[in-house]
Amino acid sequence: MAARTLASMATRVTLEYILLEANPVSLVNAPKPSLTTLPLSGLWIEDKSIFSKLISNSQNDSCFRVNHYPPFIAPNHHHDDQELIDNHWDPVSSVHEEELEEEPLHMMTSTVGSKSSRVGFGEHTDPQILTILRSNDVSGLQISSHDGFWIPVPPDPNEFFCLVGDSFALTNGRFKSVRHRVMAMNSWKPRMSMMYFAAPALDTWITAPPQINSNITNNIYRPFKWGDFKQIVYSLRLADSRLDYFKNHHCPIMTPY
Ligand SMILES: O=C(O)CCC(=O)C(=O)O
Ligand SMILES: [Fe+2]
Repeated sequence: MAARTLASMATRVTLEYILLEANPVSLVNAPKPSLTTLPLSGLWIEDKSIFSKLISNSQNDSCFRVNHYPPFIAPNHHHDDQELIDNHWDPVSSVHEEELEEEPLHMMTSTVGSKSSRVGFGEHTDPQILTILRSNDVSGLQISSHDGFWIPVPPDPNEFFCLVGDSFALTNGRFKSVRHRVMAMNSWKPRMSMMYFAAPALDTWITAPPQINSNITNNIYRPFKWGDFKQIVYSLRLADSRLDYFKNHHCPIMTPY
């Protein structure tokens, strides 16, 4: 079984990067997501457990969610086509944003034939530090590349996907949260997904540790408390870039991993 990190450039990581410890995801017999095991070597931090400690804190604000997307059949789609879709999934094909009609974002009821029926979950970044996602074999998840393309993530019920969240900003922008969405693709089966959102305690300060950045003026973001950030997230639209509110404008943006 493998896990993938969907960072800004969809790096693939294997389970060697993920520690096997008990955690909420063990509900599905999954390994514990550990921030110590993501490719953090480039951060020049000796004690990489500083990240894991944030989410293993007993007051952590992590949560677990199950999503259900009803089956979606486009008009003019024939049953015979399904075999083609199931067996000829093209993981490298990508969709340019403009090719799809954008709709106000959020969960939408599937109404066959309407444009909005294609959006299962509107584009967004997850606000937490890290998301571990597992789905059934029904496609739909897409991640956004830097140049505005939507890259389909082939579904695989035997894999876990690790999505970098906004609060990984505590690496001073080295890990950048990934924009993603779920589109309803032709399928007679519902898509089911489950996510473990790893978040620290509400009063935890999200800021780059001195080991990453000895000079506080080089911080891309002003320090913020996770609880305050969460409130802002819920006051904005799903697709909004909340981290922009915390940017130190004088600071040059570093190249993310
Ligand atoms: O259902 C999925 O595959 C992804 C859902 C998602 O992005 C979320 O719940 O934040
Ligand atoms: Fe998400």
